[in-house]
Amino acid sequence: MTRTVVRASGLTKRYGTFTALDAVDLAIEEHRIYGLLGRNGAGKTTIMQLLTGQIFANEGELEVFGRTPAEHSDVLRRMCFIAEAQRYPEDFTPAHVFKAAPWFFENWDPEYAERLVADFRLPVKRRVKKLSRGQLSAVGVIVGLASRAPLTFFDEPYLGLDAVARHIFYDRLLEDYAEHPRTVVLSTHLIDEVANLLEHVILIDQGRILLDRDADEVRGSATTIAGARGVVEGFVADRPVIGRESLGGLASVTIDGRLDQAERLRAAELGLELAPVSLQQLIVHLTGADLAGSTEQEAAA
Ligand SMILES: Nc1ncnc2c1ncn2[C@@H]1O[C@H](COP(=O)(O)OP(=O)(O)OP(=O)(O)O)[C@@H](O)[C@H]1O
Repeated sequence: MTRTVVRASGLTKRYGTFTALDAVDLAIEEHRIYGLLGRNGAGKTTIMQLLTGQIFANEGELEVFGRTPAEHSDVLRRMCFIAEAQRYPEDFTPAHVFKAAPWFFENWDPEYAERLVADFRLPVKRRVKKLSRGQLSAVGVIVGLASRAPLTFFDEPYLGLDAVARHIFYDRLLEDYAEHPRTVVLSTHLIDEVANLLEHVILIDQGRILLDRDADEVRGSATTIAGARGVVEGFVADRPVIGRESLGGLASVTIDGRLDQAERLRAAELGLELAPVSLQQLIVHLTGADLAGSTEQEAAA
């Protein structure tokens, strides 16, 4: 039976008069990899800070491993939060960080951490303040992986990591997750890169959840139909349109949902082109309504 490790209802966080998180309901199940996605300022970091007991909600209920996180140190010990710009004491070296890690994380695996150090070519004796941005991110990523915390949060952990290092991170995460199942919540803007890693997608926009769905269901859940404007518009009439772009007599319209075989055949007969929508495209469509609108206006101008 799957256990729910996080349960939130009506979770609201305000900063003065600004509502950063607006009555969010959330259930996170164990042993899955979640993508927490959304545009800048959507509220991703705020959710992670609430769940890890770093800040308090103004309203709503929150349980992590069945308890209120901030009031129970045993709950906090089962979580690892890797922030975008992780801070360490200035005269610490990565070696110091890894030596201290078992105090905070009971599942810490020092041999695994050493292997990761080699993978990321991290100079462990160099002071943290002398490390490059990517090397500093690597320290966080290594802590996040080798801590094997039952609930691990990575908040845009790739800052400064080059493409090779990011792929090492994705590979190691998948490998180690298969051997040591745990719950991972990953916030990222590099959606295409992580699309195949995610098992569940939570999309947040302006403090509200827009989408909370199994990643397999999300993948290919939208279709883009392109061709002569009038024909496309006729074909999509009465369908849920989530994005629309047009240029001269041509249009490309994205609808929520798949087409069955008969509909595909009919589209082909009409000379329309169909394309599945990637997770990244779907998210741009769902959270970038202004973007789609401006494309149309520009084209019309
Ligand atoms: N301490 C604070 N005081 C006032 N406003 C804040 C504070 N912390 C966050 N906010 C605001 O709350 C909103 C949500 O911020 P949050 O950091 O959760 O966004 P995010 O989705 O993580 O964004 P990004 O992708 O840019 O990191 C933003 O508009 C931000 O400006």
